[in-house]
Formats: sequence, structure tokens, C-alpha cells
Amino acid sequence: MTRVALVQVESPGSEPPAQRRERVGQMVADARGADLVLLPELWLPGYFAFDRYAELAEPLTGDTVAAGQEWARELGCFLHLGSFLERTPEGRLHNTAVLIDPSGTVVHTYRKIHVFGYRSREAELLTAGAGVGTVHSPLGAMGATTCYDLRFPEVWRALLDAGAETVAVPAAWPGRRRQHWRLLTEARAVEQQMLVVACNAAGVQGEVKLGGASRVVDPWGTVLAEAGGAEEIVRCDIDPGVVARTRAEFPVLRDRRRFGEIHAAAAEVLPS
Ligand SMILES: O=C(O)CCC(=O)C(=O)O
Repeated sequence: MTRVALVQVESPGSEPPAQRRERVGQMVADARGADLVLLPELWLPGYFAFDRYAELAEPLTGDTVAAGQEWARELGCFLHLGSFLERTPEGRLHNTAVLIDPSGTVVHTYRKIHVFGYRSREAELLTAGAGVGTVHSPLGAMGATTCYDLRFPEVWRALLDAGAETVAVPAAWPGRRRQHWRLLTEARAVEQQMLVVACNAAGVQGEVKLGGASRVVDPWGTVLAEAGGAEEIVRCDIDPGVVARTRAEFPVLRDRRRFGEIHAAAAEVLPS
């Protein structure tokens, strides 16, 4: 069994970011014993702190990732750091998710592809990423998508094609659309026959109440664990063999048709 801990963090605007980093470090330490620990999207600045994005952006070698590397080393676990505001050497800003292994090495990064523009300044301030990938983890080949990406199944198919068995989803998903969060995390797990480990933010940021409900969904769509609405750590023991077993027992993915084939088949029934 692989023990996973989802650390569902609140990021109130009244808390200085450096203090938050320390407090979150303590929460991560409380998750000791887990093989994989996950954090939400942009927990350091708070996703909705758009006015502070430029000031709080850091390089991949900055304090937030360095703190995560130390936490992972201390606990001897994989740490999905959620996402942080990355400033590239060229000065671009990205919403970048990071996976760190137990030696403290950054083994995977993912730049959010679908930056959010609805009642959000993210699309205006950040540059979208363009690619997905996977890396070895205690839950098999693992990739990531961030928050809004959940609404775009093509990203998930690309992850499947990249070999993903598990996808981490750091998020700052508002409570107002919690029903979509639940529906889409389950739909993506069933569609791709994957494990979805989704860590959302909690609490209130400005005018927005975050949804909580961080969750683990298995490839059958069963919710193995779910957090409540407040700051908390949710633990879950997962059999990493569940993905291979589900894909072998109910081999839906074997029956996939590619887009080219589907268009050709549709043309056959159109009047000439
Ligand atoms: O799609 C949604 O409803 C929420 C998306 C979001 O808040 C985000 O991408 O940060």
C-alpha cells in the first residue's frame, strides 16, 4: 500500500507569505509517514492575490522550492509541492507544479496550460505552459495538471498517451463550483482509468470561498478519501496495482478510436 497525504491549506491574505511557508512546513511535517504528500495550487501567495503575483514570483531555485526540497528530504517522501509562481530567467511568470523525490531532487515540473480568465487575472498575468509529461512515483508513472485544466479532457488524453497512471491535481477551486470539481475529478479518473490525487485550497481569499474537498479517486471512479471544507490533512492508503488491474479487467482503453478514424466513419453516413 502507498500512503498518501493531501495537505489542504488555507491562504488568508492577512498571513505574511514567509510565515505561511513556515506554517505549511509544519503541516507537511505532521504528514510524516506518508509516501507521497501533496499541497494545493499557489498556496504561498494565495491564488487570488493577483496584485502580489509579480512581487511573490520566484525562480525554480527560490525559497519555496528549496523549502519543499528540505521537507521531502526530512520526511524521506515524495512531495508534490502543489504549484508556485515561477519567474523564468526571461522574466515570464508561470503557475508551475513541482514534484520532489525523497532525496530532495526536483523530478518533475508542469506549467499550467489553461490559465483562468473568468473573474481571475491569471490569464492576463501568467504565461500558459505547453506540455505534459510523467515521472516515476510511489503511485506508478505520475503526471500533473493544475485546477482549471480539469475541464479540458484533451490534456488528460495527452497524459494518458504519455503513460500516466496517476495524475496530481493541485487546485484553488472555488466552493461555488464544488459540484464540478467532484464530477470532473471522477470523470477524468474513469475516462483515463487512472488514479487522481487532487489537493484543493480551503478557507477564504478576498471575496472567494475555496471549495476544499481534496480527494483521491480510483480508476473505477470510487472516492477513496475526501476532505471537508476547512484546513486539514487527509490520509489515504492506495494499492498502486489498482490501475493495471482495472485496465486489464475492463479494457476500455484498448477500444480507443483516434480522431482521424472517427471523422472518416462519420463521413460515411453523410448525404453525398
Ligand atoms: O474551473 C473552475 O471552476 C476553477 C478554476 C480555477 O479556479 C483555477 O484554475 O484556478
